[in-house]
Amino acid sequence: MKTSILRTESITKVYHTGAVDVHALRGIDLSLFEGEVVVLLGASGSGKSTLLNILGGLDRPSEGRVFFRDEDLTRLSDSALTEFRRDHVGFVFQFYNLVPSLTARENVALVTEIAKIPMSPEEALDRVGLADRMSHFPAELSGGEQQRVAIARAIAKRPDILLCDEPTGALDSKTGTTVLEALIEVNRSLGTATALITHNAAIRRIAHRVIYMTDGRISHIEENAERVAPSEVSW
Ligand SMILES: Nc1ncnc2c1ncn2[C@@H]1O[C@H](COP(=O)(O)OP(=O)(O)OP(=O)(O)O)[C@@H](O)[C@H]1O
Repeated sequence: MKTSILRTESITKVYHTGAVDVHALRGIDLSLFEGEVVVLLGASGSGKSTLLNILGGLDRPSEGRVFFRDEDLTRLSDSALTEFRRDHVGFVFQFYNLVPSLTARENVALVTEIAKIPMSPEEALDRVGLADRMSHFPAELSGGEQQRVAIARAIAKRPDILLCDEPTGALDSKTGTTVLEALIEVNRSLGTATALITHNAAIRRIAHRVIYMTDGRISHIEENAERVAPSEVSW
């Protein structure tokens, strides 16, 4: 029996901006299971980022509940939600958000200094294949390498959950593959449950499950009987 690490119950999200309300999520029931990789696919505006942000405690639903194991995140104070995020969630975004004046090692150390049970920056960078780039500044790294530094930073605190919003969105296919390989290797070796948003349908084949979103709802969920390695995916 699979164990949920995150679970949503009937969550909705309405943004009140200007004259119209935007119904970004219209009732989402979803589990993310321990150790799995899910890919979220859907048209622009279907609610993928909104869902990911709520799962990671960056935002709150308008209605419904979100559970991390048995803990109801929607009942937490803002500071407790921040603590949840800090202790349990790693984020990777399309743009790497590295500090340009710090080396790869120092960018990762920013996180390891405040984490409870971090791995060393060296170990985190080694896990994403950057053992020989630790002293490089972001400007001295390729896009794919910079994204892998961002992944090292996200995993260095040993999060239970890794949430990735279009991590390969700014990268060509070959470079994107190295980033996906790093994510899959982290999932395999550390068991980090991973959710990944992409616009590239081909990437869905690396996942255990694929969540299809349409207009704020999950339209269907697919299980991959056979997963493929990132090197077999191109776009
Ligand atoms: N902060 C916000 N304020 C108002 N509306 C928002 C906000 N964030 C998102 N929306 C709206 O909510 C809907 C869902 O947005 P969301 O970013 O979750 O979609 P998405 O599937 O991730 O899209 P994309 O693939 O383009 O990133 C969209 O209509 C969007 O315009």
